Amino acid sequence: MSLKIRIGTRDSQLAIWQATTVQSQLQALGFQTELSPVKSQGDLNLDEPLYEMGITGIFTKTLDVALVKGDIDIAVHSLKDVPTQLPKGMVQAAVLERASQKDILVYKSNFNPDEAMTIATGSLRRKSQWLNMYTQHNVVDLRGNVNTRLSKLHSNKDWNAAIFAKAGLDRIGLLSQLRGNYGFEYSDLDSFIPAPAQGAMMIAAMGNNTAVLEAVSQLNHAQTQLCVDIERRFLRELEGGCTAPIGAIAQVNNGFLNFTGCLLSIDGTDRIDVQDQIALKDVEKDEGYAFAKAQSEKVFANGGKTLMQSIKSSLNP
Ligand SMILES: NCc1[nH]cc(CCC(=O)O)c1CC(=O)O
Repeated sequence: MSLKIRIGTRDSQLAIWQATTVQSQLQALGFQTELSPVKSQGDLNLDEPLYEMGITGIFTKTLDVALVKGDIDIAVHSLKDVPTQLPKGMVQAAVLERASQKDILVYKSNFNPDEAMTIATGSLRRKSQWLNMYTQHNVVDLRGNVNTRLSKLHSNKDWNAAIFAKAGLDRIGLLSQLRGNYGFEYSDLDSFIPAPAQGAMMIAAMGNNTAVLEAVSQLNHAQTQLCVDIERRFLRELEGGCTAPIGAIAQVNNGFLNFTGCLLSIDGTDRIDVQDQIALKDVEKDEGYAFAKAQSEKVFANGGKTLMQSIKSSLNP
């Protein structure tokens, strides 16, 4: 009997693009597949409460529940949205080759960084890095899927710019339409440190589903996996389950892995940066865990312990 892999997807344009991309890659390898749209949880009827199953991610919750219940075989996620602790029994079955890891500034024609501007973003990491550079600017909250955020920026007269992941806009074909459809401009934020695993997609599956794991592992991109595992390990060591403005990027070049990480206060006034390099042959032995941990320890030693404590108490007073 041939294997048919049921791929769960949420209904945003980005989620559908990501699931369809994985579907065609699996089909190219000869596997039968089926896309299975998963709606909001509604009537769950679970034996265990969500938190006891370790299901915590806002973006990933719906698909994780479907996976645990066996309604789907795999879930495709933007890895940066996946909590560093996966739910019970679930594994990272594959990481696809990374697209751009960059953040971009999408701005209107009246944008002038030397004046008091209003920048929209829902991300603590983006807010703090922006305020660190432009102390006189005002950062306002902006949420929703990529399409929603673009149209909110378009319609809100008081907002001058917003920050997006380049990969997200590119995947759904909006990057090339920013000028034409909205009259926006954009530029790469090269000095920004991206979210851990930004630009990488991952496939989640249940650890006991061996046939599916074996099939999906063929899509794994080893070098991306090494880099994002290091970034996420750094994140996990630092945040300890709480959200904080943390950036990390690992990149391979000429036999070396270069790492940059940061932790900021929410208002952007305090900032701790770490940077390091290690030979690939030395980092691959333990999948980069010791290296990632060493980076987080440097942050802690440079004032990160105190900073994390004040971030925690300001977010949960
Ligand atoms: N949190 C939302 C989210 N999750 C993944 C992406 C885009 C793809 C990626 O960054 O991997 C985005 C949009 C954004 O941050 O602007």
